[in-house]
Amino acid sequence: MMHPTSEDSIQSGRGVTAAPGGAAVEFRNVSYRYPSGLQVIADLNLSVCRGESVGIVGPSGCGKSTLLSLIAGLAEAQAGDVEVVPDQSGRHLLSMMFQKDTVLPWLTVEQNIRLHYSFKKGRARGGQGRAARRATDEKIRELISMVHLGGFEQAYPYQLSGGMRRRVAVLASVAAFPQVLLLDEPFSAIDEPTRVTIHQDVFTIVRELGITTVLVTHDLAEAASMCDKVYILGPRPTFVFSEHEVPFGTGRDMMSLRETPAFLDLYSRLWRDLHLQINASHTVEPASIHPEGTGRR
Ligand SMILES: Nc1ncnc2c1ncn2[C@@H]1O[C@H](COP(=O)(O)OP(=O)(O)OP(=O)(O)O)[C@@H](O)[C@H]1O
Repeated sequence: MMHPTSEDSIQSGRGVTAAPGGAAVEFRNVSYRYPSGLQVIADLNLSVCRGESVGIVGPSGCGKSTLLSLIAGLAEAQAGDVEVVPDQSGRHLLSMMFQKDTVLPWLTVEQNIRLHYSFKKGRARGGQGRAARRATDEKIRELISMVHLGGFEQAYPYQLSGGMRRRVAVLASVAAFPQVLLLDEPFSAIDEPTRVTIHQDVFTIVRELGITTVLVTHDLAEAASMCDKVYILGPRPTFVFSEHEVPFGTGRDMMSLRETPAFLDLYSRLWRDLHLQINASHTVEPASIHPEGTGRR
């Protein structure tokens, strides 16, 4: 089934409801061991519905980034299947945003976005007619205004605050209109008030563009506010310990959400499970004790 959204939704302003059906990412009984022998993932099952935003939380070193590498195809599971299921839109399949600054310092805000916009699959490159170029310019302007960077199009990254640079990095990762966006602790270096405003912008953008999102984070409030579902992982070799539905819908306001009893209740349930898994991780022997890397408990 064709996903009901596309880049055109930027112009129409049409919102998108989460999870219109079908898995976009699926882990089936996945186990992964690094070449060093360290077993990081054991028999993990996890599914991300199309259009859904899913948070992945777990003790430090349990294998969250490894899980993203498996989705991105940067690593291959020794057992089980990791599947990224393309939709029929022909859109760019995957994009990834890391904690580190990935904005190119020698390009302006507008040029950074234009560069990634040009990666869009199936688009004519170069030799655009005037009308097509105008349409591209308009799309880029719209993207920039969606993260409240209007007026900074010609600024270079060094002229922006940390929060503004993160906004440019967000745009760079969505400008190719990927079907799936992987976020690896993307906002951890940002102060909390700025972080919450960026959460709002990212949430709006991924909904508008119909992007399935997998967010790895240590910030439970971030997971609870930005996601539709949160998975708590256990210590290495990691597995899904618990799964939490996030009941806040698509019109959520990140700033006021945090004051609500429902949010505080979800936060404390997430914390309880994470706390349990952090305690469990302390009983697992550190990897360094296993130079041959069995990593088994
Ligand atoms: N290329 C590699 N070779 C061998 N071991 C690795 C490699 N990359 C990561 N590891 C180990 O695999 C384990 C999981 O790493 P990963 O980065 O996936 O965990 P994480 O949950 O994302 O950690 P954190 O929360 O601290 O960012 C860690 O013990 C790490 O040291």
